[in-house]
Amino acid sequence: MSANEKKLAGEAAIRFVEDNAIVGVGTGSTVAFFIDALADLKDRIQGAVSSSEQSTAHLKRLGIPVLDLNSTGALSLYVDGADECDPHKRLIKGGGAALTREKIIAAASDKFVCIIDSGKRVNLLGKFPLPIEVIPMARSLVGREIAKRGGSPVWRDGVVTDNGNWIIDVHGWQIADPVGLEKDLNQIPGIVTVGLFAQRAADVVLVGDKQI
Ligand SMILES: O=C(CO)[C@H](O)[C@H](O)COP(=O)(O)O
Repeated sequence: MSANEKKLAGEAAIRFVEDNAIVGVGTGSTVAFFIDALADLKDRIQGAVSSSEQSTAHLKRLGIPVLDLNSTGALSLYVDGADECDPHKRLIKGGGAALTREKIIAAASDKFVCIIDSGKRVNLLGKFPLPIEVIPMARSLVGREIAKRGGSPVWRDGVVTDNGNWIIDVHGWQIADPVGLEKDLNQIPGIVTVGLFAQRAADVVLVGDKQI
């Protein structure tokens, strides 16, 4: 059921792709369905900006040109999955450790279309542990700062991001004020990216093929 909804969502997002576009592409199993569907349109688009080595490999394998965000300018569309989505289209992302490049591309895009299955919908963010990308030497400092704020930090041991950094997953937060928490955590030295997409939430959410 969930895999089918992911496929439906990935394919439904194709309707937002305009001719000649450069499409921002996220990371994950739902996005993989989008990339497969995007390949059918590859002659109608200029290419994609990718949020991870994983998506880059997939895009290239299907013959979709991968472009550098520094040379494309702003993008009209970004399509990505999420780990949780609240009724205000605010998200937790980073389950696939690609949150930093995902947040950069989301910020560079006019429209963020988020593709999820129904299991990702929540009223309050935080049941899914919040991923935070950190500079390796700051892991303990960041962990202590998180503990002061009532969270339980767990190092995702063995995972190195595409940027050479580490991931801390924060358990035990019920995130009533996602914008405030995102701003607060962004002030802690050593944090590269917080997996809360609240200041820049999604514009459109597709749950399977249904837009909410
Ligand atoms: O944020 C992400 C990667 O960093 C993904 O979008 C998120 O983990 C959802 O993945 P999936 O579509 O495989 O459920």
